[in-house]
Amino acid sequence: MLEERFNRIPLFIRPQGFFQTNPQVAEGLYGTAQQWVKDLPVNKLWDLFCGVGGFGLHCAKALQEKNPDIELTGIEIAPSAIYCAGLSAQKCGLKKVNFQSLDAANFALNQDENKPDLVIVNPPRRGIGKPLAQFLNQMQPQFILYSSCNAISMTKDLLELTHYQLQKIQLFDMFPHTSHYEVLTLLIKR
Ligand SMILES: C[S@@+](CC[C@H](N)C(=O)[O-])C[C@H]1O[C@@H](n2cnc3c(N)ncnc32)[C@H](O)[C@@H]1O
Repeated sequence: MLEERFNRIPLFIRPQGFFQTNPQVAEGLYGTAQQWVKDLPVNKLWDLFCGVGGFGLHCAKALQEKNPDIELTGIEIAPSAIYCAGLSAQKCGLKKVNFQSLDAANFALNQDENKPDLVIVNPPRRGIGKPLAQFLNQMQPQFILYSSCNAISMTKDLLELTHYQLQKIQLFDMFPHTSHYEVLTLLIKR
């Protein structure tokens, strides 16, 4: 297992776990997400498609400064990545953390209590898909942080999120010398 630090947060690489390909740009991406959410009124957050936990850990760590009881739930299909995320959470001193290896849509659609204030989604290229987008639109967390490497599937998902308005957007040149890029957006409930 390899350790790599992003903004002083240790993340772990194991076989079969997704890991951001460009550490320098990924550090900027996670750091920007952290800056965007750190002053928001958030007690509970979900990180869906969390991989080894980069987004959720960065955001929970920043929110913890104002709220020591911050609760983070991270959901990811690959058990190997979830193992790494749990290890990072321990090293970060985050206590109310629950990382689980599950299908993100199945997890979300089966929750009816404990609504989060912030939902982070960083899905594979296919996007989050209609059932999850419609569920989030109905559940209405106050904030959604959506990061994507495919602007086409992201646009389809955003069109389903009719109860949200785009507050911030930033492009990251995650895949230099290719036509691909990462986009980070912050959505706020209307
Ligand atoms: C673009 S990666 C994002 C990973 C993480 N957010 C990060 O910053 O490293 C998408 C992740 O979604 C996971 N994934 C794919 N299908 C999934 C599903 N149905 N439910 C939950 N996670 C899934 C992949 O294993 C991968 O780790």
